[in-house]
Amino acid sequence: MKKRHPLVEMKNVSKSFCKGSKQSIPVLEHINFEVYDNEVVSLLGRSGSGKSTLIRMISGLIDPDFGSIVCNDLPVNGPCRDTSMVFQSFALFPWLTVFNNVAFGLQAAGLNREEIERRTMRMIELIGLTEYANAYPKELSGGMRQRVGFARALAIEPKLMLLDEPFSALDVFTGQKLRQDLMDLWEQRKIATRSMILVTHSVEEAVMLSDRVCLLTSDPGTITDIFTIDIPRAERTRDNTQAWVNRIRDTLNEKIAMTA
Ligand SMILES: Nc1ncnc2c1ncn2[C@@H]1O[C@H](COP(=O)(O)OP(=O)(O)OP(=O)(O)O)[C@@H](O)[C@H]1O
Repeated sequence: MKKRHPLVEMKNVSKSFCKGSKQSIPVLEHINFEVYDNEVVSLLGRSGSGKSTLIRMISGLIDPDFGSIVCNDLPVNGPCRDTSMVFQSFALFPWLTVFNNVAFGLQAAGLNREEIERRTMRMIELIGLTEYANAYPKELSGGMRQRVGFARALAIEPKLMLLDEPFSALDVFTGQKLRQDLMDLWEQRKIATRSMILVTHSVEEAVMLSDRVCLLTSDPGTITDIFTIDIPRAERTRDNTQAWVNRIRDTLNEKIAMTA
């Protein structure tokens, strides 16, 4: 069988941070991790296990101390044009309208005005915000603000989306609707994104959305377990995924107890 080619590949990546004084604390150690085309991979682990650090390194926002990261066949050495990130806190520019928030990355990329307008309006429409294009973030609900966060990230047509707990600040129903809308856009190929990495604390969310779920343990963070969810995404229900949720939760609890 032909070996699959990864969209992202981390090889032997380690990262430490200086805490308080000058002491350097290892946060991630010996991370070997691949994400392939057309897959959603979730990262689960207790607070502080290094999940956000791991995806920030893939985005090029921070550098690893050791090891290599390749994205879409290019080494990641600084902000990577093939990736886009969505944050839990939305991270919108409050002084810009929805249109200008979504257009931001396209303007930074130096596209011409017509192209910026066309791509921005298409994305605003896809994400369901056409009526709010001229509104400011403070005029929007949390769910709508996060839609702007997604539209801004998607507008630059990233091959890989890095999602840092994007639904956790939303109420259950709003989060569910946004998750479903995102997965519909992705599965119907209405967006250019090929793969996604999702950081989450919700085992249920990870199991419902992902092809693979990776567990990270802490101090320092390493990937200890990878679960391949073998139920087709469209057929997943609360009932038929419960066994996976229980298995992953039990493993996570075991690992946390071992390192506590
Ligand atoms: N820029 C930084 N400087 C110093 N320490 C940092 C920095 N960024 C992260 N850390 C530390 O690295 C560790 C891992 O942080 P990270 O945010 O990656 O964990 P996480 O698993 O995403 O946590 P959470 O689930 O709470 O978001 C934490 O101890 C954090 O304090």
